[in-house]
Amino acid sequence: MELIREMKPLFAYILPWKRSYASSSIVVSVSSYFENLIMALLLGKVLGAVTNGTYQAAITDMIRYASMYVLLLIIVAVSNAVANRDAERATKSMRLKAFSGILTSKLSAIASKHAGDTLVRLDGDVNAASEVFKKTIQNASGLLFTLIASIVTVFSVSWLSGIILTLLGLLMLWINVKFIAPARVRHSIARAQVSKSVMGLSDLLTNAEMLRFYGGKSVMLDQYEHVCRELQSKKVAAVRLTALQNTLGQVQASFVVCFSIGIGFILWRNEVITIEQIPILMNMGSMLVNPLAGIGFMMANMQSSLTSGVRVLELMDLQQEEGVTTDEQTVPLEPSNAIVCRQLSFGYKDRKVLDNVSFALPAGKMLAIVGESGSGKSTLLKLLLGLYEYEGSLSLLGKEISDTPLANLRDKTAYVPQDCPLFEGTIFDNIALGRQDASEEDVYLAASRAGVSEFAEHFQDGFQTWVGESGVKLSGGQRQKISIARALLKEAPILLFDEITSSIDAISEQYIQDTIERIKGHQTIVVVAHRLATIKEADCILVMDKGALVEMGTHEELLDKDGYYARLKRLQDLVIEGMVG
Ligand SMILES: Nc1ncnc2c1ncn2[C@@H]1O[C@H](COP(=O)(O)OP(=O)(O)OP(=O)(O)O)[C@@H](O)[C@H]1O
Repeated sequence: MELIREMKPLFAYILPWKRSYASSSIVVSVSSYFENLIMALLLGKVLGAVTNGTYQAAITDMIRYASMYVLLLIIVAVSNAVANRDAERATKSMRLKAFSGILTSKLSAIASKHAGDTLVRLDGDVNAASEVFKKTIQNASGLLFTLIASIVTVFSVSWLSGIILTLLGLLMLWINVKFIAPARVRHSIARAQVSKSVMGLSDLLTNAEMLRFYGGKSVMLDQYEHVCRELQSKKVAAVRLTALQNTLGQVQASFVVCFSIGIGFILWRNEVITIEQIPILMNMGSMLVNPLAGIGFMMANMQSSLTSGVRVLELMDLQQEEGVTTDEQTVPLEPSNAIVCRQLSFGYKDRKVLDNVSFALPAGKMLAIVGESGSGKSTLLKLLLGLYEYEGSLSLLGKEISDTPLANLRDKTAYVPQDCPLFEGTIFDNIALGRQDASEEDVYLAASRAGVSEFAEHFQDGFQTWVGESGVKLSGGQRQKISIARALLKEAPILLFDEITSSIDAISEQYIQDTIERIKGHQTIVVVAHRLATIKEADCILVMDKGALVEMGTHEELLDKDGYYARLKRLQDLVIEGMVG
């Protein structure tokens, strides 16, 4: 019962093709009964012919049975193809559901998962779980049919042999059921260890360059070796149990054949059955005992699929973002007040990162946020993007962010994060991602405004240059410019830039400053910056320190104040002078 309850969510994926899948699965599963029956009848005819000397009749029967057997094989082959096609369709739906679950999950939920573990669940676990459609359901329906048909056949031959063989089957079922719980535990441990090994591998690949540089190769190798050793031992433990069970299954099957022949022989000697019925008793005896034994065997084998199924379902159950679907009621956003923040506080788990921050920014103005590392600048941008829940009030274009559907918020904002993520594809594709309905001209214009054209045009393939995985084939500054172009292309009323010029040379930086200057007045801009020289023209500068807003004003006002900002500015000037000097 527990097993059926656990499998229920997985069954949902085969439901759209239930008719063709169920009918073809039943044909496949019952075929083994008929294959055995035809063989048993054939053998019985041969034995009868040998005993009675009726060779001519036996040959005719053999041809008839052989033809039936070939026809059965063709039907099974076609049904198998249909059942497997439906099983693959269900697997694809399951994979897509898990993938879209990740895409729409809360970022905090996905951030708590390691990419390696997610990959294993999406690939290996989906494949292992799909065995439920490929084998388990067919096996289960086959076992049930074979069991009923065999009971009827064996009892019709001799009720005494029926009772003996049924009792033997029940004994074997009891033995095989013992394997279920340990199989579950071992498969679950082994799958978790597979995740750990891929997590190690993904860390190794992501940090390959840095590890070589710092000589951390051997440390990582040791760690990875340890993970692989653990994986090996956990897998061996799971496989050892399966091997033991398989061997036991083979011994049981052979024993049942010998046992049935023995009973058949005794019954024939006592003239309870004819000699032609001995093969029927032998084959059908196996078909009666083995399904009973096989129920326990199948349930133990299913544990691997179920363990993976649970891991896939966990992925699908990640906490989802709300308000991201287009059919949700959208809240009209007013462009009058771009951002208003009142007594805003926020913390990741228990650690407070923003404390009682208040400010307001009219539409079309530029706001800069400065402060030491870890003072909460990027976090403030993330709250403006609706990524986390907060205390106090934070409104964007006149609407409280926590009450605004995410789809609406995302429509109105363009964001360039610090790490400027790019996707495997061309430079053009990476910019075009900013707006689905953008024309080629729009893309080239955004590229030119962000300074992408100046380097892309020097590449052999121009804008069709492949950027590599995460943009590895580009410099940090080039990646930043492409990310800026993508944000500009979106033409959102509010632009959120997090340290967008940190890797850009002075000339390009000035170029982007000029672009921002031109945008000002049309779009509201929020920039997080470390280099104060880049934000002199901001309409308002927020100075953050340990999550608190310590100063606010224009560049000149803050210098006149001679406080935190002015000290920061003098310090930066000294550093620059020192470098120049
Ligand atoms: N996802 C997260 N989970 C937990 N803590 C976080 C998370 N992101 C940031 N923090 C913590 O919140 C604090 C503020 O981080 P934030 O990234 O906002 O700082 P910042 O001012 O932008 O720093 P920097 O200038 O270095 O980018 C830091 O102490 C950081 O460790």
